[in-house]
Amino acid sequence: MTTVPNEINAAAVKNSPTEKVTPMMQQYLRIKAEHPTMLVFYRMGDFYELFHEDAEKAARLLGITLTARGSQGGQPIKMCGVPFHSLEGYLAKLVKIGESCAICEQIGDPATSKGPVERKVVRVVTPGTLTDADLLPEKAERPLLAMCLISQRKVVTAGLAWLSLASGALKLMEFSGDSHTVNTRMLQELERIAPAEILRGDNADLFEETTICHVNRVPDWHFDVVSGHKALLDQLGVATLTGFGADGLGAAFGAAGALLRYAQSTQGRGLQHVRSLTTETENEFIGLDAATRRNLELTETIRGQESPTLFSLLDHCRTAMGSRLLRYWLHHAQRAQTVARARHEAIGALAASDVTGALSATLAQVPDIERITTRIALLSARPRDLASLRDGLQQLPALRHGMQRSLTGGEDSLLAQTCAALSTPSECLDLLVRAVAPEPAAMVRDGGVFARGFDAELDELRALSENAGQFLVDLETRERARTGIANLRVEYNKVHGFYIEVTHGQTTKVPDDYRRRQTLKNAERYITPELKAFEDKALSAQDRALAREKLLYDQLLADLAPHIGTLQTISQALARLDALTALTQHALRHNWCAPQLVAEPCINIAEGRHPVVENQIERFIANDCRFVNERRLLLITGPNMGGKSTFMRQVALITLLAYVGSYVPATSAVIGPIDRIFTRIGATDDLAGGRSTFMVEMTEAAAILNGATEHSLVLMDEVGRGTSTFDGLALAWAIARHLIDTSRSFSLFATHYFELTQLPESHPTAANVHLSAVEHKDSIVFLHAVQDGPASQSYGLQVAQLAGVPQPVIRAARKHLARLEAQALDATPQLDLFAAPVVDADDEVVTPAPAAENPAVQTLLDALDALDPDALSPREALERLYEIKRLAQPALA
Ligand SMILES: Nc1ncnc2c1ncn2[C@@H]1O[C@H](COP(=O)(O)OP(=O)(O)OP(=O)(O)O)[C@@H](O)[C@H]1O
Repeated sequence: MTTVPNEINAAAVKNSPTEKVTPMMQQYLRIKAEHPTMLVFYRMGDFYELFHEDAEKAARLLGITLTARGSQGGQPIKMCGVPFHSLEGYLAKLVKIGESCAICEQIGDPATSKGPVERKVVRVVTPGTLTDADLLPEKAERPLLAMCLISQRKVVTAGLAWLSLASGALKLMEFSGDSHTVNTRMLQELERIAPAEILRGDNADLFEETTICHVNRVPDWHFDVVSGHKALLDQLGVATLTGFGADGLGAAFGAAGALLRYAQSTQGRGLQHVRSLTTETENEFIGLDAATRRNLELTETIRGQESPTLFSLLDHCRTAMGSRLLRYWLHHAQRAQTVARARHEAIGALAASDVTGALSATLAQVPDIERITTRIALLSARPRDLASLRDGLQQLPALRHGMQRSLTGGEDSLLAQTCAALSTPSECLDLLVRAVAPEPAAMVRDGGVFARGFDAELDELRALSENAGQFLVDLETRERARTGIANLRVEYNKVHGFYIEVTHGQTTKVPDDYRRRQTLKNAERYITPELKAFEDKALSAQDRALAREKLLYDQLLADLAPHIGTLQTISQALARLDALTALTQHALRHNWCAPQLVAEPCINIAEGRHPVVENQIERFIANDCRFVNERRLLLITGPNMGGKSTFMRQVALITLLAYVGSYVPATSAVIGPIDRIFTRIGATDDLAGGRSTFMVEMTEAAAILNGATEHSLVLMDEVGRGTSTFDGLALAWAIARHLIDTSRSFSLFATHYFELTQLPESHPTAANVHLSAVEHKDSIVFLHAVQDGPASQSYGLQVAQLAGVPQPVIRAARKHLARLEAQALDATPQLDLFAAPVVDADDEVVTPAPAAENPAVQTLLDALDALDPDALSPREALERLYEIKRLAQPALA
């Protein structure tokens, strides 16, 4: 429902093509022209209205009614609106789907305005520049990213700059190569950084559009490298960027320039909380490509849900800051072992001192200091932000005290550094305690934000409005005593204000300083200088108190500004402590162990478990995994549902967790240097991207073969199954060989092509392992245990039966399988890889004669063909087995 604002009605002049655009519409169109790509919310009375195409779009996206009022150029003006008090909800919805909005307020006074009230865009809300608590996800960052591509003689340099406005963290990175390499890398980085909004120049051809998020085009000149460098120096208030490791960058400065310009323009002010810069280098983190992040379900399941994932499992954090840091750690495992080792030590110390319960109870009292600090810097902090900041800072001594017992690792330990950073900022806290009321109002405009005793003038103004009654009673008593008029009264009315009323009979006693105000039939009314002064104060006291609070609030935010740096340090330390406490609690609860990171190449996991699956099922079977220099590829065979994927993923997750700095689900884990983790797991179509299942599979395989090194961990699940058997087998074989001979990566290679299990014979760094299963009655029991050697059967039909494939289909499949196997035996007897090769005394493989030439084999086959296993009782089956064995004797002889 929308009201019809009068101004719009005025706009609805005549419906002719010659009509004039009303002044109000002119104002609207001018503002809209300044924000062409945004939905302009135009304030009219109690509503925000949208017009023309904005109205159509908003009505569609928000499901609100589209109306039309008046006309312009002969066309009705389309319009829709939302009530002012529900704006935030609508904004949240729009920003979530990637829309940007400009909020245009009335800033002039309607009473004194000639023509339309003056209006101005006071706030711009875009997906990547959110700082409002209502619009931001609590546990994730929503960064804004700018990309700048510079091409020189076929070499493309990509510069990225990204900023989480809500935390103030600004980062740069740069990489170059041919356009294909840069494109691939760019997608990888975007997947890691997960921006909410991307800024890019007009020169679009160099980079394929991404569907990851909303992309904004800004003019190319915003990306000027020299101005970008200068913008960074100005923003950080430094003369050189050397201290930030940003020397020698180019394109990244261009990106930073565009980024800062855009971010500032959305806030309408400088970004005083952006004070530091991190330059990320190419090889800083363990490389995880987009497919791997998805496959390992770090923070999102393959189906795009939030749980169960590694993050949802480990996130026992009590503050949103801790949760965000933990999420960041999972996506940014550092290659440097020292970083992870320091976290392992911290977890060890926290676990040993049994302090996590107390720490997490205290952390639960701490608000999102990081985001509150940002809002202080952007002058958008609300009174309750400051009250909770005050209460949160008061928890710091308890946290430091709680950590004392775990500070056993010397002054340089991570915990000691964290503890030091949690020192109470006394000046800042003192200001907050003195200034902010214990439970302030939600908005400054409501008053009641400041504590008593903070400002004498405010206290007096408040006292005036609150204590007016008492003052008047006191005055009346005093005046009665002074004048001796017993029935003198001090009163108030709306027309005449305050007065002293004296009946006519007593007027002779009135002192000189009484001024007559009004004469009534029975009485005179007077005013005194004292009462006049009180009246002036009291009547405006409330308004003035509110104005005073507003002024004091602005001043308070300004006085807090110098503490922004300290508050940022504190929030980082709180986040770290919270994330470490969460990891410790999980490790203790689930019996995880401290991994050992070593310099020699190896992955040696004893009794490893899958961190998420172990939590979901009753009895998880732990498995070992051993990679050393001489054992680099494990061929994994076994039935479907046997646990191959689970095993492979658990090895990757344990490795990653170790480098994240967490304990791991195993009894011991020794892990050498790792540069990247690759996965090629599962087959998914990318129909939207125009790629078939097989194409996706091969693209991922290509990325692995091109990128994997001897320090990489590679997971390959059933590669080649997306095409014909022989093509698939040939590809799988060649890929495995490449991994063994060329990449020399630590590889887990699960396959249903049993032909591959011969690879270890010719390639000693490969080994066979299998997941075992046993048949029990008509069914199959998975043991989920990884054992040496290849699997002996694939159990495909049994699994199909378990899955509920109808019996007739299973029977038909069984018969067909028998025929296929017989044919294979006829053509190339060696192809039956389940049949162990017949070995003679000299260890030479002897090929049995083809069935057609061997009547004994033929008899055996006929007997097998006549069998219908489903029709047999267990006893009959056993008898037939003996018979078959007897029939086989001549063939084997
Ligand atoms: N070590 C284990 N202990 C207990 N249960 C397990 C174990 N590993 C796997 N499982 C169970 O078996 C199920 C199937 O495992 P998984 O998907 O890894 O099999 P798979 O061999 O990869 O099958 P497919 O070849 O069909 O992809 C899992 O969902 C899990 O419940």
